Amino acid sequence: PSGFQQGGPLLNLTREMLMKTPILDSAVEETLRLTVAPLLTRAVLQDMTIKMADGRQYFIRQGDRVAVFPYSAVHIDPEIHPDPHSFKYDRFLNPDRTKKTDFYKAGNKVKYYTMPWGAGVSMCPGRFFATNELKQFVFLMLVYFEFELKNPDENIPGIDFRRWGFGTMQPDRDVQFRYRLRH
Ligand code: HEM
Repeated sequence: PSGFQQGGPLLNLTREMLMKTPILDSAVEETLRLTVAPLLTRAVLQDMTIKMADGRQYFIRQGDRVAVFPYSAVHIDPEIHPDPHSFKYDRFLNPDRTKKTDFYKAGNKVKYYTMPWGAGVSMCPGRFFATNELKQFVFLMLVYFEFELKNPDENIPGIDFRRWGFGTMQPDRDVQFRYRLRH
């Protein structure tokens, strides 16, 4: 760490700065949309009927286990997120740079248009910490280093589907790049 500062700027990256990054926020949300695929499991505590948005109903019994997989149900639904397998850094950005929260399916506004943190009472309590860590990492890497792809025509790697259900997924191959300190 002290080596990073020799001859370079001593960065004081504050929470206030991290709160004013609408483009990076959209890029982070898009990254989570494409790479986070947890399986959310719930124990059914009493008999009940679940009503789906399309009108279907499911009777679930006490003692059943229910698992929801938002990745296929929401994240890569082409109706909610057109061209769902492309990374679009501004997918969650309005033209005026505010956060985009309007997503539709069959004409209805979708409340949970991504669910990388799960939902309900057990929604990830580490999400603010994790998001800040992600943003700090990107910010500091870009400020301190210059990057260059070894292969300029490199494509974004696919994801390793064997990790579906576990949370964040890993790329299915490495991407080689060069980097050096800017200062
Ligand atoms: C990108 C990083 C992360 C992702 C994608 C993620 C995702 C999730 C998901 C999907 C759940 C389950 C939610 C549910 O069942 O409804 C969860 C639960 C949880 N996460 Fe995270 N998480 C991340 C980072 C973290 C970090 C950094 C911490 C702690 C500092 C953390 C602590 C927890 C805890 C304690 C729970 C259990 C909550 C409960 O059952 O009440 N997570 N997380």
